[in-house]
Amino acid sequence: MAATPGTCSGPPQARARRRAKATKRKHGVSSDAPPAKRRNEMSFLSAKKTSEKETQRTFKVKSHKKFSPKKYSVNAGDGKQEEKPCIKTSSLFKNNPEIPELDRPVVKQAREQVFTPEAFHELGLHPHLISTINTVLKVSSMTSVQKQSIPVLLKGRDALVRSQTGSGKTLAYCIPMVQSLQAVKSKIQRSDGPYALVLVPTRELALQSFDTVQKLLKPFTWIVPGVLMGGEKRKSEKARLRKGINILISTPGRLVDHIKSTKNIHFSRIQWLVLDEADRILDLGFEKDITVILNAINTQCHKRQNVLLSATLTEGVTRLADISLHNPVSISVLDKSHDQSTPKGRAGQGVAPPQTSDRLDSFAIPESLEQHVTLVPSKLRLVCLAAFILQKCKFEKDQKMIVFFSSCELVEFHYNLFLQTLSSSEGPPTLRQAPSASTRLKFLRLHGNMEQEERTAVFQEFSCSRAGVLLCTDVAARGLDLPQVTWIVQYNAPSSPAEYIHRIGRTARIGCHGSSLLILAPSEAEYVNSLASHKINVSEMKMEDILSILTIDDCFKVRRRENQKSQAVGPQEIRERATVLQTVFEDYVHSSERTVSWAKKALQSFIGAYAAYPRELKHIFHVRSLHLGHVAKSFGLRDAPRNLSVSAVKRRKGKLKRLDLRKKTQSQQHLAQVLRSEYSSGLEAAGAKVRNRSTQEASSQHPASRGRGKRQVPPPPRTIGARRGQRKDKPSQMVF
Ligand SMILES: Nc1ncnc2c1ncn2[C@@H]1O[C@H](COP(=O)(O)OP(=O)(O)OP(=O)(O)O)[C@@H](O)[C@H]1O
Repeated sequence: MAATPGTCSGPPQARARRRAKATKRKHGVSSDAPPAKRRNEMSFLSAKKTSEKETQRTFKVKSHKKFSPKKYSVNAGDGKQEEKPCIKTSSLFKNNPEIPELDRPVVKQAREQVFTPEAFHELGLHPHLISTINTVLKVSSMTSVQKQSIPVLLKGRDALVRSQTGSGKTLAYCIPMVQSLQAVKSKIQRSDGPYALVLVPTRELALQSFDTVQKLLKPFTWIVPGVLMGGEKRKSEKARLRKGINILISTPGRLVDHIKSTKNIHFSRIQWLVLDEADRILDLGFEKDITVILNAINTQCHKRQNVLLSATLTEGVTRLADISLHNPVSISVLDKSHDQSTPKGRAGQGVAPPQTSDRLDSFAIPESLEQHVTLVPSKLRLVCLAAFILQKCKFEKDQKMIVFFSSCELVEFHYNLFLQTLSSSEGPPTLRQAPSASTRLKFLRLHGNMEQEERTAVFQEFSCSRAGVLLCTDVAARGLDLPQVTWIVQYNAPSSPAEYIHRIGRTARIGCHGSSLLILAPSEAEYVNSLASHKINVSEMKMEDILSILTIDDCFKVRRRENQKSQAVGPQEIRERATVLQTVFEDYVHSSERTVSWAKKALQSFIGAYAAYPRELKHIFHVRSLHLGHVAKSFGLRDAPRNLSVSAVKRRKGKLKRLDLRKKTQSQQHLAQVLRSEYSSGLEAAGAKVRNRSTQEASSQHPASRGRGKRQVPPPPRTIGARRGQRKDKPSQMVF
């Protein structure tokens, strides 16, 4: 057992210290020292030194008793159990970088009016279509984008449509499409094949669009909709194509696959081509697939209507518009009176944000969406996220939250961790006995390496739930209409402002209220300016306010000896309770070699994703600014993994030099390739997919070994510096 300060004296104390040191060496516990410039304590928590020591001492003793078993039983690999001494949680609140004053420029966000007073029956639609819109979809008045788009499309024009997330773009193209197809003179036959083709970037979106089309077609039973999206057996899709699909909804990859391999697919009657979430289609590197599809359609049919829709209008979208639209009408709902990029005032000091020179790059955000940002040192990220989830989804009623991560591995790791520790009936004893345990936290996860069946089930379950937390990658960022989502949390910052807009756009849809929280490290504070330059306004939420929720629930209270009174109040109490929560996470992660390995893989995936931020954001998100020891804590690891060491760097050095030469040209392609793994046609490497497992199984399998995720790249080309032997005052950082 490690020496406990204050309980030993004289030679026994020295012996205990030596033993503690030896244990530290044995388990590779390294210095917790930060870079010299980061040594300041966080200001809000700077309690008096003496009382701090006192509490740490007491806490160590008690926490050891209550939360940290003396020995862990660890699977030694050959089936035998081996007992290993526990290493206690090191201080979460020491040596953190100072949290900077957020220099937050106040910008005037672009606004759009969601609803109009106009009703659908004013459009001259088929009466059955109007009654379906009113009774089945239960909508009566048009949104702004619908009011502007439907008449244009009914006239047969091509259109480039841009309006904010959750403003009803799907109906904006589906209604005129159904209106025109039901009116086709010689009634459409199923065997005619496709009259309309709708391309969407993800499978969930394909299902969602299919659902809307299917509802609108209720009175027009002779028109058959169908969806191709991968994840299903190619054979059964071929059979459905052979029978005939008149409105075909597909992901690009899957459609290209059928164009190449299915004889029964033809486009001679195509009258509509819709590219929904066009910018995402491009981001994912589907441009080549779109070209293949356009070529296939162009050779068989010459006159058709083309529609391109997106919530964000990027250069890529206009490029795609150039190749796919013919003399289009450009529809943008942006409220002109709000479209001014001049910053009005500033909440902090500092330089003015760069002006938006390109209107393509500014985005409209729903007025009912409140955006927040919080600056959290790496060590505290995990407890901060957990505290926020508890605050919103456990202590408040009917809250539905989506948490975005940058890779599949990160989603799997956090999903399993939270399921085992925060979900009350399965959590460790400390949390299981929580007085508030009656409110059970429901966790779900969604990412591109899950089997399609499970993805669909999760999507539907979360759609129908009144409350719960969905942990996901950007596979859920675009287009998904998940009702009543109240909070969006971005645990890993998105790689572009467009991505930011789409992620937060999963809440505050169609006039509803919603909020978002972006979690940044202190070194990433400048990202707020980057958002401001795109007219995105975020207000700060203080980390201590998030952590203070832990004082509500006594399951996080430090148990003391009966004769010891609790001195902790205010910030000190928050520190203690946050440490209790961190200890719960660390205990779980260190409870077996397998869980340690999960955490390490997740950490590696995080570093890989961090290294893959685009060049224009590298000055904010650079692997060099990561303190590995601190980041490791946010994965419940008590120490930076040793296998990410100097020797590994040396081994890779030769390889790296060669890679460096090709890196520039390949990096974009590689990123697109990696991103596409989330959105693949579903035909490749089925073996790499996550099996549909029960919760119990899920927690006992390796989450990180199941393929790749968004922005997750293979072990980072640059790796981590050796921790051992480093001087205490030297930062443990990336070595290049
Ligand atoms: N006129 C309307 N009145 C009320 N609700 C509507 C109306 N039109 C659409 N909706 C609903 O609004 C929600 C959002 O619509 P939709 O998914 O089409 O938005 P979107 O603009 O495509 O969003 P994103 O850009 O995120 O894909 C859906 O649940 C839809 O049923």
